[in-house]
Formats: sequence, C-alpha cells, structure tokens
Amino acid sequence: MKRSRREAAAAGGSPPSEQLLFGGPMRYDGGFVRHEETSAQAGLWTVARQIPGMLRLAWVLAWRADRAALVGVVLAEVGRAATAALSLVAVNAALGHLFASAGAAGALRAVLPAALTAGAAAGAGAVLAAVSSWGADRLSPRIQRTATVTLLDRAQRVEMAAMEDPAFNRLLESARFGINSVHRLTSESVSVLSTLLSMAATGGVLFTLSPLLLPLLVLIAAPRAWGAAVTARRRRNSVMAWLQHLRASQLIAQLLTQTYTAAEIRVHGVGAFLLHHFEQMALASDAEQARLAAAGARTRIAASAASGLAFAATFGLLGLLVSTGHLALAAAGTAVIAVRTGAADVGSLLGSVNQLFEEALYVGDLQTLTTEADARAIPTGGADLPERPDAIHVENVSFTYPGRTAPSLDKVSLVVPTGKIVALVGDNGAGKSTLARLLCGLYQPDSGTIRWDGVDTATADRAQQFASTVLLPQDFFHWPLTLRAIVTPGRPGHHDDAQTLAEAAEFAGMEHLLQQQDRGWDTLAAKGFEGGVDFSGGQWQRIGTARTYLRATTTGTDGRRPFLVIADEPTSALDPAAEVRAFDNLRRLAAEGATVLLITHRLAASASADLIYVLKDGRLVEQGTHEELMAVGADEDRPAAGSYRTAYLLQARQYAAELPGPRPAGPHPAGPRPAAEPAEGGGQ
Ligand SMILES: Nc1ncnc2c1ncn2[C@@H]1O[C@H](COP(=O)(O)OP(=O)(O)OP(=O)(O)O)[C@@H](O)[C@H]1O
Repeated sequence: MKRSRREAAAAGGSPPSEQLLFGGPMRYDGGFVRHEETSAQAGLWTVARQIPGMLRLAWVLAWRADRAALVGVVLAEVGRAATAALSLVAVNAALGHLFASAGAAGALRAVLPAALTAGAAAGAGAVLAAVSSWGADRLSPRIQRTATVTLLDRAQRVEMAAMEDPAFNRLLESARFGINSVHRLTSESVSVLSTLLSMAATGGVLFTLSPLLLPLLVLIAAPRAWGAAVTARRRRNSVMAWLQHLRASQLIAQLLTQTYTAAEIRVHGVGAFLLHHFEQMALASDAEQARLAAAGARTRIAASAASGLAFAATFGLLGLLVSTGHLALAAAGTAVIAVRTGAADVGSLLGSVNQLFEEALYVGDLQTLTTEADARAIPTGGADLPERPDAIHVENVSFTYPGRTAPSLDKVSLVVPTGKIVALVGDNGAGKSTLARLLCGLYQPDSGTIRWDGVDTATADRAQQFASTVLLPQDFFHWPLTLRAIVTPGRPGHHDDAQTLAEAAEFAGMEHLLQQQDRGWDTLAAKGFEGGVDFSGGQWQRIGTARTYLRATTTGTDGRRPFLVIADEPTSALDPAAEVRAFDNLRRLAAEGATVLLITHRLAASASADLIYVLKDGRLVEQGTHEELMAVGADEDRPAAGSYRTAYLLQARQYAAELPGPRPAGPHPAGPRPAAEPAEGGGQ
C-alpha cells in the first residue's frame, strides 16, 4: 500500500482515497492553477527575458499608488549602491596602506582615513536601506488597496453571464491571487533593483582594480546561478505536486469541521469514513514530501560543490595574478571581498527574480481581468424606460446559459400586464426562474425581445430596469449582516426609518422573530461571529419578504419606485398560516399597483392569479386564467394541453382524500400494550 501511494504521488497520480472520493487528483477548476504549469516549466532563460517587463509592471503599479514613496525607494537604492562602491574603494585604499606600511610606526594613522570612510559609507548604506524599506512598506499596502478596489469594482459591474462563464471565473480567481501578488511584486522588485545596483557597483570596482577581475565574478556567479535556478524550479515543481493532494485533504478536513455537514457526518457515519481517507491522503502527501526533500538535498550538495570549486579556482587565479605581479596584494584582498559580495548578490537576485516571475503571472491576470471586465461590464446609460409601463412584452425570446447547449427558454412569447398577479408554473427545470432573471435584466435574450411598452430592454438603461424591479429569488442569499442592513438594501434613507421597518416587519410576519432578538433590527445574522445568530428556513423567508415589501414601497436614490415584484417560490418554507398571509400580501401589493410575477409549485396559490403561464422544457405550453386552464381537455395534437389541470387535480387530490375517522375503541392495533404503559384515560 505504502509503495503504491509513493509511486502514485511521484507520478503525479492520485492515491486510492482521492480516486474514490474525487475521481482523481483534486485539481480545482480555479484560477490559481492557471500558472502552475507555466511556472513549473519556466527555465532560467524564460524567467530572465521577462525581468524588464515584470519590473515595469511593478513600477507602474507603484507609480499609480504613491509616487513620492516610489521616488524615495529608487533614490535610496541608488544611494545604497554608491555607498557600497565607496565602501569597497575605501577598503581597497585601507588595505593598500596596511600592506605598504605594515609594522612601520604610524601605520594606523595612514590607514585611519580610509577605514573611517569605509565605516561612514557602511553607516550611510544602513540609513539608506532603512529609508528604502520604509518606502517599500508604505507602498505595498497602498498598491494592494488600489488593486483590491479595482478588482472588486470590476467584478460587481460585469454581466451575470460573465459571472457564470467558467473562463471569466477562472480569470477572476487568478486575479484574486494577483492582489496578494501585487504586494509581493513590489517588495521583490525593490530587492531585484537593490541587488542589481549592488552588483553593478561591485563589478565597477572590480573592473577599476583590474579588468581581469570581472570574469572572476562571473566564474563565481555562474554555478551559484545554476544552483539557485535548479533549486527554485524544483521548489515550484514540489509545490505543484503536493498542492493537489493538499487540496483534497484540506477539503476533507473542512467537511469534517463545518457546521453544515455536522448532522450528516453523525447520522450517516460519514465521519469515520472521511477521517480514514484523510489519513490515507496525508500519508501520500508525506511520501511525496520525503521524495522531494531527498531530491532537494542532492541538488543543494551538487550546487554547493560546484560553487566551492569555482571559489577554489578563483582563489588560485588571484594567487597566480599576485605572484606574477599582475595584481597588487591589497587589490587581491579587495577582490576577495568584492567577489564574495557579488556571489551572495547573485544568489539573492536569483531568489528574487524567481519569486518576481511567479507573482508577475498573477498580477498579469489582474490586468487582464480589468480589461476583460471592462469589455463585459453592464452598459451604463441607454434608452429611458417608462417608470410604469402598461405591460411587459416578451416576444419570441430564447436563451441558453453559457456553457450549456440546450436552451433554457425556447421562443417564448407572453405579456405581463402591469398591476396584475401573473403566475409562472411548470415542472422543475421548465425555465420559470430563467424567465424571471431575463425580465429583471440579469440576462439578455439570445434572440427575441423584451419590451416595456415600446422600449426594448436590450438597449435601455439597465440601472433603471434594476431600480424598477424587486427580486425575491428562490435561493435568497442569507446575507451575514444585521437584519437592518439585510432588509434595506439600496435604500440608505430607510436604515433608521422605524415606521417603514415596522410596516415591513408587519407585512412579513417578522414581529415575533424581532421580539425574540435582544438587539432587534441590529441582530447580526451571521453565526460564528460574536452576538451572531442564524434563523430557520421559514424565518429567512420572512426576512426576504420584509425586504421585498420595503423595496417595493419606497423609492431608490434615483427616485424610481419598483413596479415589478418577482417572487420565486416565496412560501416554500413557511408554515400554513404564514403562507396564506404571504399570498394575501402579494395580492395587496398588486392592488396597490405593482405587477407581481409569482413563480410557484403551489397551484392553490396560482389559482387566484389574474393570469397563468405554464412552461415546459423552456417552452410556453399553456396560458389563461385558472378557470380557462381547468377547462382544457386532452388534445392529441398538443401533448402538453391540460398539463395545468392535471397537476392541479393531482395536488388537490392530496387534500380531498378522506380524513381518518376517530380511533376505534378496543385492543391497540399494534397488539397488547406493555404493562408499564398506563391505560388510556387511566390518569396519573
Ligand atoms: N445558472 C445556470 N447555469 C446553467 N444552467 C442553468 C442555470 N440555471 C438554470 N439552468 C438550467 O436551465 C433550465 C431551467 O432552469 P430554471 O431554474 O429556470 O427552471 P425552473 O423552472 O425555475 O425550475 P424549478 O421549478 O426547479 O425551480 C434547467 O435545465 C437548468 O438546469
């Protein structure tokens, strides 16, 4: 077993547990896997070629975020390089004096000025390093904030179709990683700049001492560069290999510790099952880590050996140059220091460049997302929509969700008259919710038109369309906010409007729920936070109804008051009394002039609608009043004819069934009662 796990991990395959639970390695269809391959396969040359572009990207972001801090960082780094060069020159002079006057009286005095200069240069370098780090620390959060706001702003502006598009979603996910990368990109690019300048200063000094010394630095640097590149590449591969296993086991760990899975874990015995597979996956991950650790150690030994040989060769060459009189002893001493500094710089440069490369890929996605999101943003402006049209006309509308082949709406034509209750009924998946989403402007038809009186909504001002609509979706999101904030979205003027809030609570039957909460409207509907609570399904539905009422009866910031109320299964979790009250309330809204589009499977409720549309497989198959639809008989030419009547009778039959009579006296139907059970009416 151990062997097969090890082999599976080494081969990038999945251990048996992952195979069983996820059908293979857990490779999320998420953005953060977008660059794993690119990153792992990139060689030294690929990375090196991209350095200028990556630095430019980092500097552009920094320039936009805080110019003063950026200029401060660059000046401080240039100053640091100059002090490093000055320090080397001073060390060279000090060594020269030391070797020239070794043992002679006054040797210390001769060396002192150069030594003091070297010390002062080192001190100035330290101060400049602090300035540079201050600037970088100031820049990073500003860049991150700018990038975050850009991303969130673009994300909330795009069309629903973009949000549902897997490719756009991947990009969005990857760009979210880009936000953290933006911050690291800046610090790494400062490191790269700093190291490059330091190397230029060291190289310059070496060249001044003797042009022959420059190739020595390259000799030292080459094996180090090779070692760093190989190590970095191995690290990326390692991360890529174990990430898949880690994802799978993290998901299991999450499932085992979440509240929403707790009931099934206990009742269905899922806990022991998942724990067993978690352990199996953890063992596979261990095996993979051990394999990579051994490989990493071998590479490090090889790189260190190559680097040591290069150092030995360098010292040999230096000795040769000194002994043949081509290099002064003091210059050789300086060269040793410079070569060591330069070699260390190469190591750190490679590390930074490698990191820069990975971060830049994600930051690049952040930029791509900005462009893509702009292209897919909900258009602003457009034709004015009537505030209260006489009717909404749906004409020959077809719509297919992104990524699907079968249309969810197929050439649907219907009219929704204003001020009426219109019921949309039909089987699961018939297209009712989809039509509702098109009516409120979340999607645009692929073909056909939706007109508000004479205005085609495709070319209309979408903000006006949203402002004229109230949507109570079937899967109403349970916002983790205060009840006050949940019930007053888009109505900032009503956050503290006690009168309207009380009316909304009364409309939705929320009074009892509010009385139960210590903090009333300020109750936080987010379990897991201090003071946070959760509500039952029916209570959430009442909260949603209160929100619907508040929005439908007040005006938004643009002065529009919605006339179209779309309620998608608004009573599925309500108790019978609350359900009756909810339908009465919807009728009340319609009586006040709103158009209520009611999507429901409760045909007793649709029976009182002014108009009923029946959908089946994305097509409109029947329409009329309840009485008209109940009068439709079977029709050989129209197989769906009478489907409303059939469904209605099916539901009605459940209630019309004969009620059981009173329990007959005599022996207990399940046999004699146990002796301990008191006889009925026996009293205690
Ligand atoms: N976001 C989506 N992406 C892809 N397909 C979707 C999406 N939403 C719905 N569909 C598909 O569109 C079809 C119509 O779904 P819709 O939700 O409109 O049905 P419905 O009549 O409201 O069903 P129900 O009574 O079950 O709520 C179904 O085949 C469904 O699988």
